[in-house]
Amino acid sequence: MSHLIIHGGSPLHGHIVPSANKNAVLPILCATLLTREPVRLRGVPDITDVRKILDVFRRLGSNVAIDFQTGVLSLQHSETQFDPVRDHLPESMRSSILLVPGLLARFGAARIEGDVKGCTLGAREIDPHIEVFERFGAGVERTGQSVVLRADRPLRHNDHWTDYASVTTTENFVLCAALADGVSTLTNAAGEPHVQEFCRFMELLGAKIEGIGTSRLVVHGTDRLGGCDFTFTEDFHEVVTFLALGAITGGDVRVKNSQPGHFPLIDRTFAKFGVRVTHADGWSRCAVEDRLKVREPFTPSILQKVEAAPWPYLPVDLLPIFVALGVRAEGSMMFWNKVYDGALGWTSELSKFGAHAFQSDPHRVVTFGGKALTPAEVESPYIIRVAIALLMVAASVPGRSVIRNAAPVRRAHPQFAENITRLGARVEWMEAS
Ligand SMILES: CC(=O)N[C@H]1[C@@H](OP(=O)(O)OP(=O)(O)OC[C@H]2O[C@@H](n3ccc(=O)[nH]c3=O)[C@H](O)[C@@H]2O)O[C@H](CO)[C@@H](O)[C@@H]1O
Ligand SMILES: C=C(OP(=O)(O)O)C(=O)O
Repeated sequence: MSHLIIHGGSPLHGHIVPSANKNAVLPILCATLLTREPVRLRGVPDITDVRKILDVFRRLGSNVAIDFQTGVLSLQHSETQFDPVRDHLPESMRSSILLVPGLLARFGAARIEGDVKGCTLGAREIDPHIEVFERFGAGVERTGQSVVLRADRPLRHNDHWTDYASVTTTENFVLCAALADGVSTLTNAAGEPHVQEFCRFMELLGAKIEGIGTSRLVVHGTDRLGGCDFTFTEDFHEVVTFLALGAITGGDVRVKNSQPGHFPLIDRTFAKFGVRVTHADGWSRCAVEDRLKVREPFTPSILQKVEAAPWPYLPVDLLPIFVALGVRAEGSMMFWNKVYDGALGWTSELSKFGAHAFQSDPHRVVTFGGKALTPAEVESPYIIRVAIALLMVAASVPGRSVIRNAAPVRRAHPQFAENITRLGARVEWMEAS
């Protein structure tokens, strides 16, 4: 078990260059299986999920050369072999399911393990994925804890309208459609920044995609995809995390951000807590106006709220970061997770700091912020951004706090403790049995 120990109370100052977004890097790594040509990726983060996928590629015989110091990865899948009985895909990460289209296209078979759920956020069904694979002509068979998929001929183009805008289902649809035998359309497609980045990569490989970032994608299937050289952009989750760490500790952190066009709603969300975010010359910065304080709504007698849902709403993975601001900001704030039914149980841990958060139902929690807090030892669930949110609260409280089971941070944020140490935090990892 890995715990984070933090001596809070120091304002964080300085500037920082975020890493790439895990949720863009992983689908892109999985997409490389679709081509036999060399691919070079730049800005690849040293995170555990990336290492797990690269280990699978090595086991399958792919050519993998990674230098995590420079972030340059050279990959080639020309000698790759896959056996659905022998070869297992990595568990405890959602992105495993994105290896299926490449395996189907290259080897006519794929296999999904029982646990492709990733963070414990509530129900994370695979039904929409299975439906996509079947619509492209794959046969699906459940065997014990695994699902084996087979496709004896090239995938069949189709038009599909999903129940809801799912990130990885959209990516799986594009992966299947790229090598299918005609034009495929997806309605109710997801358009998160990482989905857009993934689609741009697919275009570089030679896929033809219309409607990137919108709710309707049209993909023109092609016979073969080529190689490319691709550089990742900054992770908006990290941009928000570092800005929020600056704000909650009363410091001043500047974060490189070349995509401020994705931020208007994020900026307005910060403003609800009295935090002003500005963007200039490729950098973002936040300043607390007077003090952290919930902005009262114009309409009398209603709660101020933060709603998270599929893009272009505020992304659900950012909600815990704002909950942390909520317990520090004077006033009451309602947080509404419209996606997951099990993502808010952790908020009861906040009471260990002396904070007051009330979960009114599986999707909503209200913070009554601005109370005097004390350091605490808290337990993180297996949810990356919750470990970070607990750390944020701890960073704002003078004294020694412990975030137990913080290892999920390593799934998405390389060098996290080192990065915030450079900003002035006193933080370290502690390994325990
Ligand atoms: C590897 C990766 O990219 N993971 C991200 C991806 O997971 P993932 O692609 O698994 O998330 P989905 O978009 O499929 O949504 C997850 C679950 O939420 C529920 N649901 C979702 C949307 C909706 O309108 N209605 C609904 O009920 C479903 O139970 C679904 O299974 O997107 C999630 C939602 O942004 C993020 O939390 C994850 O970090
Ligand atoms: C929930 C997340 O990841 P995963 O879908 O891989 O669990 C996340 O990145 O916050």
